[in-house]
This record gives sequence, structure tokens and C-alpha cells, in this order.
Amino acid sequence: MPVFVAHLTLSHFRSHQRTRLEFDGRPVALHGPNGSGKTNILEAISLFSPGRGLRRATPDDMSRRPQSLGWKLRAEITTPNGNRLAETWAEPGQSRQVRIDEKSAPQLALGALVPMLWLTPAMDRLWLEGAEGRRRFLDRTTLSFAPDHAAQVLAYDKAMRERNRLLRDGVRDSRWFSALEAQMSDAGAAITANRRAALAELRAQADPDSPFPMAEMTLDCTAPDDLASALADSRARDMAAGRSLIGPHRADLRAIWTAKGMEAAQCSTGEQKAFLISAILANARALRAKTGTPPILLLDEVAAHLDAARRAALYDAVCAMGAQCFMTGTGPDLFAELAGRAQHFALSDREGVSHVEKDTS
Ligand SMILES: Nc1ncnc2c1ncn2[C@@H]1O[C@H](COP(=O)(O)OP(=O)(O)OP(=O)(O)O)[C@@H](O)[C@H]1O
Repeated sequence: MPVFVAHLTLSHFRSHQRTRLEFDGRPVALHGPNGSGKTNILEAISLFSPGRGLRRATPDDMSRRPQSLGWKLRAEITTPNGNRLAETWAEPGQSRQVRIDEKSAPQLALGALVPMLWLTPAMDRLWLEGAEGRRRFLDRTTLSFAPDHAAQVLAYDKAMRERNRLLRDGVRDSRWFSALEAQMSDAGAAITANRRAALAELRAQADPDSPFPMAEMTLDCTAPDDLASALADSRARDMAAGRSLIGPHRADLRAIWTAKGMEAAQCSTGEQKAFLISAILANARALRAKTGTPPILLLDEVAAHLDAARRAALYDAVCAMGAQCFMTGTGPDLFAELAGRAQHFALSDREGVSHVEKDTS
């Protein structure tokens, strides 16, 4: 049985004053004109996972303007182990809080409650822009398989920040450096191993018959096996730069479309989108194979880029997976191929407030 959001309430969240939605576990198609509040609903759902959500916004940015009095989201979640209640909110100027089953909980606890993957239009340029976005994408994929990855990344970043401070301050205490480099080396080895294992999971799910070609994704890693020694050797160079120049924080994700022998960055916009869709679908299939439960999928504006045949193929894949997949598009025609296999909702903007109606037509 899939994990799915059964009820969702948005209060004073961006364009939503108070929106209450009921879902039955089928895919969800949200259609409406530009600016009617579709992505805001996906963003709200993304906040039932740890982190800053799919727009990486601050809590204050999400507070409904002009009042900006803070916001609250509430989700009743159906899981194979029973129904759970998750709430998340932020008061003005404060960080985001989480409560699960009426008890305060750390954000990381959401990761175990609701497995979730997303694809946004901002990711369309993933293969063209800097390595940071690709690392974030890779780490989110990795986190979906290895929940301890977050703790390793935090431990690595903490030790690196401290090492960078020593480098900038010109400190020459080699024992202090060695201790931090050992921490970076331990956490770094786990990070690289987790990332490689996640890419292997995706590779194992590649579907040669899919209309979404899978790119061969490999880790381009500047971290040598013995990172502690390499960092010690690189202290003088790093001191001149004022930061650590080697390690998994400099890794990159390379994608090659094997059928054409071409780097993803050289492929067409539609082809690049197809790689991301195939990666998300492979990730979801791998999670379902591992846990028996497909993750919740948030696919923002995914239909607009696809021709009718690929759109139908995507809907078939999502339905076959049994995932609660939230999709947005500007008109109902984009979701015609889904028909009764999904729940459809129509959104509209009424003087700056989003309204949502069930579309049963
Ligand atoms: N903090 C906020 N308070 C009030 N309204 C907000 C806030 N943040 C964003 N909005 C409004 O929300 C609307 C955008 O909503 P959203 O991004 O969900 O639109 P959409 O339906 O996905 O549109 P598109 O089809 O263009 O992607 C905009 O009109 C924007 O002004």
C-alpha cells in the first residue's frame, strides 16, 4: 500500500488563505492559469520532508502577504502502519517547526514518515549550470536510499567549515588540522560510498524500453581514497585559496546519453527533461522495490514539455507505480490521458487568493 496524503490544509501559506483538500491516493492533477497557486500546493507538500522545500525558500517568504503573520500546514498521511498526522508551521521571523502525531519532532523525522521526490522547472537547467545544483540533486537521491547520508553531510560540512576557518586565519597547528581532516575523511568516505550506491540503485532500474532514455550517470569525484593524507598534503595550497580545494564537496554528477554517446548538456531541452524524468522514475521504482512503498512524487509543470505520446507514457508509468503523484499544468487538456485514473482539481486566482475546486468533468 502506498504512503499518501489523505487530507491537506494550507493556512495563510503564500496565495492560499485557507485551502483544504481531500485525496484518495490516486495521482493528483492540478490545473489552472499561471499564478493560480498550483506550485504553492506542491511546495506545501514538499515541506512534509526535511529541508527548505522545493523552492528552497525561507519561512518568511512563504507567509501570506501582505499580513505576513506566519503560516501553517497540516497533513493527514495514510501509511502501511496506520494514519499519521503531521503539522509544520512558522511564526514570523522564526524557523519552521514540526509536530508529528501531536508531539514536537525534529525536521529529520519527516524523512522517515513521508518518502518524497520532486522535479521542478528550475531543474531543467541542471545539466547546464554549476555543479552545486547537481550535487543537491544527487544528495537528495542518495538521501532517499540512505537516511544516514544527511548526518554524514552535516558532519563533513562542520569539520570543513572549521578547517576553512583555520586556513583563513593562517593557523599552523598541525594536530588541530589532522583531527579535522580525519573527520572530513571519515564522513567523506561515507558520503562518496552512499552517492555511488545510490547511482548503482538507479542504474539497476534502467528500463531500456522506456520512452524516457536513461542517461548513464557517474560520480565525478575529486576526493582521493585517502582523503586525510591528501588534505594534509594540500594545506599550503588550501591556505593560499582560503578554503578546502579537494573533497566530496567538489564532486560533480556527469550524465551521458549512451545511445548517442553525448553529454547531457549537449542534448536538447526535451531530452534533458527526459533524463530527469527517467531518473525520478528509476528512483521511485528502486524505493518501491526496497521498501514495498512508492514515494510521493511532485512533478511541477512536467506535462507542458512533453508531446502527447510521452505524456501518456509518463501517466502510465506513474499509475503502474501506484504512487500518489502531484502534477501541475495550465489546462485540463494536459491531463486528458489520465481521465479517471487521477483526481483532478481546478485552481483560480480571485483577487490574490487561490481557490481550488474538485474537477469531476
Ligand atoms: N508570500 C506570498 N503571499 C501571497 N501571495 C504569494 C506569496 N508568494 C507567492 N504568492 C503568489 O502566488 C502566486 C504563484 O503561485 P504559484 O507559483 O503556485 O502559481 P502556479 O499556479 O504554479 O503558476 P504557473 O502556472 O505560472 O507556474 C503568485 O500570484 C504569487 O504572487
